[in-house]
Amino acid sequence: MSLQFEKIRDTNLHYSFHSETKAAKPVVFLNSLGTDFRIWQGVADKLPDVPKLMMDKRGHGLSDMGAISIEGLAQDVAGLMDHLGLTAAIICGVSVGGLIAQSLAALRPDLVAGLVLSNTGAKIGDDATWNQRIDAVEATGLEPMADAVMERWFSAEFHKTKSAQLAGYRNMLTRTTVEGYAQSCRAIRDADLTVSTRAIAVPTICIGGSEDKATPPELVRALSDLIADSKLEIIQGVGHLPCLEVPEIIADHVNDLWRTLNQ
Ligand SMILES: O=C(O)CC1=CCC(=O)O1
Repeated sequence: MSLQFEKIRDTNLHYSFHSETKAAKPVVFLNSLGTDFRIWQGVADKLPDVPKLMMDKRGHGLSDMGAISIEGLAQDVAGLMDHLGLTAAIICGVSVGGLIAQSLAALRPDLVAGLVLSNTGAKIGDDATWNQRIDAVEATGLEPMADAVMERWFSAEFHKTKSAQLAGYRNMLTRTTVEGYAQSCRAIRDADLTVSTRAIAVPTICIGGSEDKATPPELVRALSDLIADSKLEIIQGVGHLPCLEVPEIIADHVNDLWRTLNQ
């Protein structure tokens, strides 16, 4: 994996693009709140033939900070895809990454051939909960809330059996900057994509986790109900980040859609 950087919309973005061929449609991976694009590595490793773009959204990973809104984050994706000459991709986003994917589909339909919407909704959470989280992170940082976040991210089984991984992903969360995290929470709080998402007409799969306490299965089902002909899969025994708990299942779904759209 090579580290690549590009200034898009006045903000330096960290990304990785790898492609053996110009002929196939690429897959673009968009990460969640408090994570960077390494959360997709286990999925990407299982897709050797697929051209893959992974990127740290602004305020996360090695990307710069800058004003954050869901539409702005979608414009960043569009800017980077334009820079790389990519069109008609499969956009695979988890959680806020799924909101960005839906926003990109509305903003630049030419860039979106299909969607994998993992553990997300057309609207995530409510104002009161996000305001509480923003106040808490700005007052005392991420460390005091990290264990509660891990409860939402991972299943009971993962907590019981994967203590080293749990500690590593906890580090990923707590090393996120307070500004990047808080601004992203504001962007999620302020986004309601219900109207534009109802118009999505590309092949879409919505994926949830039976133990996801951040975007529970009912929210993912409601998202799937909004999108005509979308598929729904609720994976049993996983939490909010199936790309980390069961990367092989996510890779299979991405691969199925990729093969269908490359026929
Ligand atoms: O931290 C959480 O609650 C999980 C989450 C919500 C939106 C997102 O991207 O991650």
